[in-house]
Amino acid sequence: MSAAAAHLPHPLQSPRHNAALRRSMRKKASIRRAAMITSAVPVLVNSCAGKMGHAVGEAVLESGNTLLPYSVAGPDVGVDVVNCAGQPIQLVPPEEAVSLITRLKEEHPELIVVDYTVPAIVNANADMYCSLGVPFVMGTTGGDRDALKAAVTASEATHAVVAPQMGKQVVAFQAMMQRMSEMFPGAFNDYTLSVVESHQKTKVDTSGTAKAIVESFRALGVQPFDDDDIELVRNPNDSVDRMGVPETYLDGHAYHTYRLTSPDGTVAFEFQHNVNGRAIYAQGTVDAVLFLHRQLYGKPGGATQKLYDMIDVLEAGVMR
Ligand SMILES: NC(=O)C1=CN([C@@H]2O[C@H](COP(=O)(O)OP(=O)(O)OC[C@H]3O[C@@H](n4cnc5c(N)ncnc54)[C@H](O)[C@@H]3O)[C@@H](O)[C@H]2O)C=CC1
Ligand SMILES: O=C(O)C1=N[C@H](C(=O)O)C[C@H](O)C1
Repeated sequence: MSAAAAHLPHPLQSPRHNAALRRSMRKKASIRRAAMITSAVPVLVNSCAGKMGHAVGEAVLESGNTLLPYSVAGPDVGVDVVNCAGQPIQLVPPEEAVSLITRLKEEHPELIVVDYTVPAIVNANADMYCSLGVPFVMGTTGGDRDALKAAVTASEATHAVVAPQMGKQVVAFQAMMQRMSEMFPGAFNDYTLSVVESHQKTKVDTSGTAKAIVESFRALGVQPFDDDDIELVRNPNDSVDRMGVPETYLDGHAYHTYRLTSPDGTVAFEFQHNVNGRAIYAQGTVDAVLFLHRQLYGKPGGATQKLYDMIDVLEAGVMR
């Protein structure tokens, strides 16, 4: 070795080597993270006995993730087991929910719960998930939405995606109206708003999606409009004759029309989103589950927010 070479840093200590070493370590860590987040996510769906819960259970299985063979179901369900795409799901009464979730969380530390139950218990269920420290995706509508979001934000131990609408394209429309109201507040000053929504006759509450979108119209300056002003269609004949719902989708549809009219009646805008079936919500719910799992376990330091909505999921670019 020459005298000059003797003064050069050993290759293993050179700045270039150290940078390469850091790059390689980052790559390995990223591969480890990717391996972790591409492995099947364990999902408990409450309630697989219901229409949405059942559709989500099937979508979880179809996506290659793990649908746990249990589901909390209400007192209205007359059976002990339901079948989701060939997988039997044991139904558990609400009074056993805490012990079931506690056990499943011990067995599956990366457990994510999905909730599609009924508006009457949406707050109680959210409080339960928060107190058990289990991350959840809340698709159930209704209840006290401010209290629900506050519970998640204040929770020490958990994170959640909460949204009344999981369908990608409808979420994009919702985001667009929200952006429009932020960019052009008052653009529809004094316009009159009317909203009509049609759903299957078993839906007990007003569309949570319509309520969320009406918030943007209020910010755009329309004349006073309460959530109670949203017109509900639940009669199948009206759904077909007035709203144009195909008869085959009477048991599962969500048709929304928002009409804005200028004070002098010379200008009108109409927006519609009409969904048949439940596929886009079920698929969006799986996207939300994977998003939440990635926030929690796929990033160094974990999730940066307690509470997410579907616009966060859409903005992350992870909706299929
Ligand atoms: N976020 C979204 O994209 C969507 C939200 N939804 C919402 O999902 C909710 C469920 O809708 P569907 O499935 O159509 O209703 P559904 O009536 O078919 O199902 C509700 C289920 O909740 C269960 N339940 C009742 N009390 C319970 C309790 N104490 N614990 C556990 N489960 C209980 C019932 O047994 C039933 O199986 C509604 O709030 C609806 O608005 C529906 C579609 C899309
Ligand atoms: O109950 C339903 O069916 C739906 N509920 C959600 C809502 O209330 O906004 C979403 C969609 O309208 C279907």
